[in-house]
Amino acid sequence: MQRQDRSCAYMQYIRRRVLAFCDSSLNLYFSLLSGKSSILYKLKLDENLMLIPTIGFNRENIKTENGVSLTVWDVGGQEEIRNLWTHYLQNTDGLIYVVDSAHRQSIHVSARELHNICDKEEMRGVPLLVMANKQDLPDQMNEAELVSALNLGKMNDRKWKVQGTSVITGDGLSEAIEMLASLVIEHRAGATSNSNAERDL
Ligand SMILES: Nc1nc2c(ncn2[C@@H]2O[C@H](COP(=O)(O)OP(=O)(O)OP(=O)(O)O)[C@@H](O)[C@H]2O)c(=O)[nH]1
Ligand SMILES: [Mg+2]
Repeated sequence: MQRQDRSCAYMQYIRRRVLAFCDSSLNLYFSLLSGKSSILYKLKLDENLMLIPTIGFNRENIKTENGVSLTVWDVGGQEEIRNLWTHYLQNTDGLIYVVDSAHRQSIHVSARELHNICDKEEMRGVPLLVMANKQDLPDQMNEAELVSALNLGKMNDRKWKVQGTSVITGDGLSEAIEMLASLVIEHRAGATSNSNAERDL
């Protein structure tokens, strides 16, 4: 297959699969709402919506500027429903993990939840994009600080990237989603060439 045909095939493949959108909000009382749904609807509608905390999930199709269609699952982050996250992980092609970069006191919880998700068998090797959201707020953690705080250096079984974002200014959002789409395409390409190599042996 020609390179371009192969890339189109991967895009179609992504269309059929899902991306999970998770975060690590501690719980409602502390208002540790990282902005998952706000990001999803900013990307989908280019609007800053006033949203209530998500009970259950939102599912939307979005198209990147480079024409890749993605189905995004945005799963509520409240503590009581966080154990339902595992039900959304099957068939995930990419994980977007949204953190509230201005909430330093909860970052250790974010790190623990992120590693819990990534340690699941069905998430093995799945590319990860961390959105360091709320970059517009004062005293926010930058990308380098988050790499360290989330212990990403230890995550050597997958490709990952961190991108600063803000729903208020719109900064970083389309870059982040393009980045993830590329990671997913690369991951699928690697998986296919590995299985071809195994077949050749
Ligand atoms: N300053 C600032 N506020 C944001 C940003 N993104 C989201 N918010 C606000 O953060 C709050 C929570 O946003 P949501 O999108 O509902 O958060 P969520 O992660 O979906 O929350 P759950 O559904 O409860 O898990 C809202 O008041 C948003 O307006 C951002 O980039 N900057
Ligand atoms: Mg939500």
